[in-house]
Amino acid sequence: MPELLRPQGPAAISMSHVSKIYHSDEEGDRTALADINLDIAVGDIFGIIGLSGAGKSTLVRCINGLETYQGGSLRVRGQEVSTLDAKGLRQLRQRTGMIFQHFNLMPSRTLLGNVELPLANTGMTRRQRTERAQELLDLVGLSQLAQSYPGELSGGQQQRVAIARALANRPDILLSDEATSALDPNTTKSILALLRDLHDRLGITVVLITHEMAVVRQICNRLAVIDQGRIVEEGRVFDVFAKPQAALTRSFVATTSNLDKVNDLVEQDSPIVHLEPGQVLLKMSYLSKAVNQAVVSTISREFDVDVNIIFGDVDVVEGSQLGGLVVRLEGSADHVSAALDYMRNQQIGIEVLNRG
Ligand SMILES: Nc1ncnc2c1ncn2[C@@H]1O[C@H](COP(=O)(O)OP(=O)(O)OP(=O)(O)O)[C@@H](O)[C@H]1O
Repeated sequence: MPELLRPQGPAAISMSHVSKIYHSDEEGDRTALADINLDIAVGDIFGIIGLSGAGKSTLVRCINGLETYQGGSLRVRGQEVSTLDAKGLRQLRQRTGMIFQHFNLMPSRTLLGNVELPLANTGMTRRQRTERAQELLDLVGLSQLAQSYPGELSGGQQQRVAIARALANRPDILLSDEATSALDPNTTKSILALLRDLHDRLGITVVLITHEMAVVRQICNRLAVIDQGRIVEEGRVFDVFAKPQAALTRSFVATTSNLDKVNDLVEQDSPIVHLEPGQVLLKMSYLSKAVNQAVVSTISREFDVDVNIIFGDVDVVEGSQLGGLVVRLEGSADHVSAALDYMRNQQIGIEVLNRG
């Protein structure tokens, strides 16, 4: 969603100074969340990324009231979660769907039976429940398999059933806890595309917990990076990818790009990166959404500098190009220097890796 269109009204989820400490007689206290401040707006697809043990699952479990928190304020749709009674918690969970890494389907029930489960005790007749479940299976592209059992399905199909089940009570928030971590890359892509489509069609806010930056890049508009229970970076996906600040964020961003491979090639003295006198090995990356797209042809034409592309990794994120190129520049010293100045002015990040 374009930043200007982000709703200014109450956040879907708002956290201020939230902390969570697990007490254990054997292992002592363990701080899982420390001073978390985060606003997730209505309509966001918000990625929360961190390494194993960072506190991601604890965070989502606090959001839907499965865990208590000790300090700060955590509001979902404006309501403080810690003050909800049993009925309030039930309503919170009905309006907050959740999907998991291992799908958590009931093996003894058909797909229809699984999707019908959350509709029990909602005042719907049996027929209404069946119709609704059929409609949901249709929504995730599995209406033909209503009478099959989870064990007969692939992982991606099982996750689709889990998504249908999570949407049964028409939630306006969907929490996804590592929902694609057990899936292969192609299935991951199709599940993320489904989540994006459901977000667009139903207007739901999605909170996506993951340890994979490529997942964030594919569908999120904002993200927060969590490290040892603390948020170390937060912002729009494009901005964080273009200019990651924290060391952990930089290492996550590096996992999504092949550009850093060039450092290994330089170290190994590979012929691919050998330079003749006067040549420059350069990493160029997009730092802004407003980059002049003809930058390569402009520098060769205007500055009489040859540009030889060694690696390329450009993707479209939030409608703008993101990523960069590793190139070998060749020209007179003055021309190369003028071309570098030109690129800096065009909001291209430049890093001279080596000079011949
Ligand atoms: N029930 C619990 N009792 C005690 N400590 C816990 C409990 N649940 C989590 N922790 C601890 O809290 C910290 C955060 O765990 P959490 O599961 O939230 O992290 P995570 O980022 O989701 O990791 P993973 O991706 O491995 O699930 C860890 O140090 C973990 O050992």
